[in-house]
Amino acid sequence: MAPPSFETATTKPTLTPLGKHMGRAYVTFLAGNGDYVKGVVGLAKGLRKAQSAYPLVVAVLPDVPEEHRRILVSQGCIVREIEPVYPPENQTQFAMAYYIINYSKLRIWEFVEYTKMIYLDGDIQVYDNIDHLFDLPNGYFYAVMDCFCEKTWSHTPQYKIGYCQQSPNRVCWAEKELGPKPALYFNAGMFVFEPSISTYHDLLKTVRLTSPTPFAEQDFLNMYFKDIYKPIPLNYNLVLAMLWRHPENVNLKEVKVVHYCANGSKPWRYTGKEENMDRKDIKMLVKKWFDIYDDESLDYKSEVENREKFSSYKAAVTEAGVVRYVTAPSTA
Ligand SMILES: O=c1ccn([C@@H]2O[C@H](COP(=O)(O)OP(=O)(O)O)[C@@H](O)[C@H]2O)c(=O)[nH]1
Ligand SMILES: OC[C@H]1O[C@H](O[C@@H]2[C@@H](O)[C@H](O)[C@@H](O)[C@H](O)[C@@H]2O)[C@H](O)[C@@H](O)[C@H]1O
Ligand SMILES: [Mn+2]
Repeated sequence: MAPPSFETATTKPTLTPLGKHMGRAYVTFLAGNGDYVKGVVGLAKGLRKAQSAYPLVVAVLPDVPEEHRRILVSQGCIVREIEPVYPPENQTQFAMAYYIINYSKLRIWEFVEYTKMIYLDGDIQVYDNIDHLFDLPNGYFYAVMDCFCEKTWSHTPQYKIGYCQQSPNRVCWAEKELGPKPALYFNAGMFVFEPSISTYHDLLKTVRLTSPTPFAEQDFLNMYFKDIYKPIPLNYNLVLAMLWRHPENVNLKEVKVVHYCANGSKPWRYTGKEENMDRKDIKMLVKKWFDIYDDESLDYKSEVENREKFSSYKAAVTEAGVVRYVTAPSTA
């Protein structure tokens, strides 16, 4: 009998054996009763379209309403309530006033039923499978380098002289006048990490002793993990400003993950009015986001529903140990 043809079906979920997460999961963070829940639904559907083998955990603050939690569960998400984390009292002017809630992201280090997690902001979309990042060597903190050129960075010396780590030779860092070059700095909208109770307690202890700074928990995480931080290619977290700040570093055809963090770029709020939002590539990326968000075939179907629907498919375990549905060869 001819071997089964491994035509993986387009919208069928890939199941890890027995549906277990094998200690791995994606995790995002949701706060408030506003429209970021749309971002998380889009992310859940995007991961499904990319045929990720691992679940999406959503760490929700207590102020996320029951209706939003129900929507997330209906999209196959694992919803986990977390308590807020607040930085010490301070006079700091955050780059965005709401950044104060982002310290609560630190609770995800407590999710030790998982050995490895990939954190993704709710305003991120995954367009290609990135499950291979879970196989990166343990003991490091992996994330994509940020860009210092947006005015959200106007408080920093690098912005003032026009220095950016993304193009370090465009304007050089004058060590003599300015002291040592800033350490490589990552965008905290996406990172690969290992939950750990000891790290979790040390993070919370350290945050209580650290004066807040404009980029809130992103600055804090950069300081805390600076000795084990390993940059990964920008294709894993395209900060949109890179399109107009460092176009020479971007090849959209190779970008796997898009981070809609530029002002005015959140797809579910997009008006096209803010600076750079009328660009062709931005309009294409917003449409790309909606193509997934609006695609009902990507809605979560319970495993029972799927098995019934695809009962004609033989399930086969690939060498990677991931179950894929295959079309049974015709017996004719
Ligand atoms: O009202 C809010 C604001 C932020 N977030 C979460 O916090 C993350 C970080 O905020 P944001 O992405 O807006 O920051 P940016 O990357 O745009 O600077 C978001 O992606 C969401 O996951 C949320 O759930 N509700
Ligand atoms: O709370 C601090 C935030 O910091 C980061 O925001 C971005 C955003 O502010 C852009 O507008 C900047 O240009 C970019 O550099 C900056 O990193 C993370 O994406 C977000 O998840 C969160 O951690
Ligand atoms: Mn973001």
